[in-house]
Amino acid sequence: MNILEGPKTPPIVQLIQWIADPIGFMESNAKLYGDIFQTQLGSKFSLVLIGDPKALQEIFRANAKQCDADVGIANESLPIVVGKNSILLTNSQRHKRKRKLLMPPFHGSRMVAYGELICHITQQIVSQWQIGQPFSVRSSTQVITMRVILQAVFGLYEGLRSWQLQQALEEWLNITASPIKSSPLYLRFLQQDWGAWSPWGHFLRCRQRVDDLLYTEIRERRENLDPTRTDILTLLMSAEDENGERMTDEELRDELITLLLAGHESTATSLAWALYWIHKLPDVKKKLRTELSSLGDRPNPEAIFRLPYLTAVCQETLRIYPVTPIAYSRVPTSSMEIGDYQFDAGTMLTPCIYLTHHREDLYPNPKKFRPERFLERQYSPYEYLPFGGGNRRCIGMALAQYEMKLAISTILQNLELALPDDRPVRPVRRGLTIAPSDNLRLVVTGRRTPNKTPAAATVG
Ligand code: HEM
Repeated sequence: MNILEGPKTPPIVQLIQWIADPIGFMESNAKLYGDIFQTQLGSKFSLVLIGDPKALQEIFRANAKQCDADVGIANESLPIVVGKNSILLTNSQRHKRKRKLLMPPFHGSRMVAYGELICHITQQIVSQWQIGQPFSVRSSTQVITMRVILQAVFGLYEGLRSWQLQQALEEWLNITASPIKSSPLYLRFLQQDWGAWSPWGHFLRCRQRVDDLLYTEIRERRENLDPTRTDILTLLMSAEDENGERMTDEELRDELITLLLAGHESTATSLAWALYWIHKLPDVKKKLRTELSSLGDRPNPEAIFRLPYLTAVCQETLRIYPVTPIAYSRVPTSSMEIGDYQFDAGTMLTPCIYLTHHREDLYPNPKKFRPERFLERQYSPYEYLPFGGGNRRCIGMALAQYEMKLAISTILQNLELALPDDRPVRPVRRGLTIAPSDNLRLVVTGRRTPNKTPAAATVG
């Protein structure tokens, strides 16, 4: 058996490096210690980072009895935001029940219902971008993904409730995205409600506002349940587990917030990265345009979704900077042998998506954005895993892929965009994700024939 190695620097130094420069931390340690190594992030978190596909296969194939999941560092703050019923915080049988209830509305075959909605929302938003005025790409993609979640997931279309909820959610999410404003989430002694102006008081009032709006919506929908609606909330309201039990209002609230948090920022960030690469590399944009024009006028969302080069561009976007560099930690319940290593029960085995996606043996010249690599060969789910794997694989995968492809195609069909300058855009940490640095801007240089996207349609 091999002895597990890892950095010997003090835990606090490792934690600071992990927070300040996650990519540098992962890469420098992988160079020294290989594709499986031990880290000590502060006094509490001892993660084994794994970038070896064979080991990942064993971990993802282990069942929930052998290996349970753990959200690690986020464990302390998550329940305060998503609520104790969230799928993110459940394990074993409860987690299995949750997935059974939550998965069907996110199945790939259901995405057809949301295709035209996504194109329509994107078209509405890009029509507001002004020619000649550079705009922040990530803030703009966030507006798109927030509206998609509110409409496709919450079933809230234009109207007062939708507008109020959007405002309340944005204010609340701004707290969780800011390291200073969100400090009470991590430092318990700061959890003091000294009124609306104190950080904790502000957080609690924002949460209350979101909850009031959500519970009112859930109550009204239950009173007038409309089985013809196709939004995810309606489907979840009528879903039953194997004992014929439905979700309570509190469970529904917690899952809606979970879906919003898990789906909104991650998809916005991926879309922002994709737009960056497409406008950074003229050859990529040219190939995409040629492929899109092969579909003719008013292409159907399903046909757009199946385009091979567009698919490869999205895959390469999520390979080079996977939005979450690591998946959930998997924690063996008894000692477990993986390859040449023996791990004790309780070890936090953490799939390292970033290091796996940057293996030279799988992805030659890994720092180069080259979508063609996905057209030239197929990767196994242990070699390419932007959405994680096994029994915890991302529930929103199909929706996120659909959204990325349809938003990109709508933008390319409606606008001419360019990067306003050559300043380097760096990958930086934003909460649990790796996002493009704030200087990523685009500018509209012209409009194209606007009527080439699919006709507007509403779901519901
Ligand atoms: C490009 C966008 C996205 C990326 C890269 C992404 C990535 C991930 C990853 C890496 C995990 C952990 C999987 C594991 O540990 O094996 C995850 C879990 C999850 N994601 Fe996503 N995600 C995205 C979009 C979404 C969307 C749109 C939704 C829903 C609206 C969503 C809902 C979830 C949920 C509920 C889980 C927890 C699953 C469980 O605990 O069983 N995600 N996602």
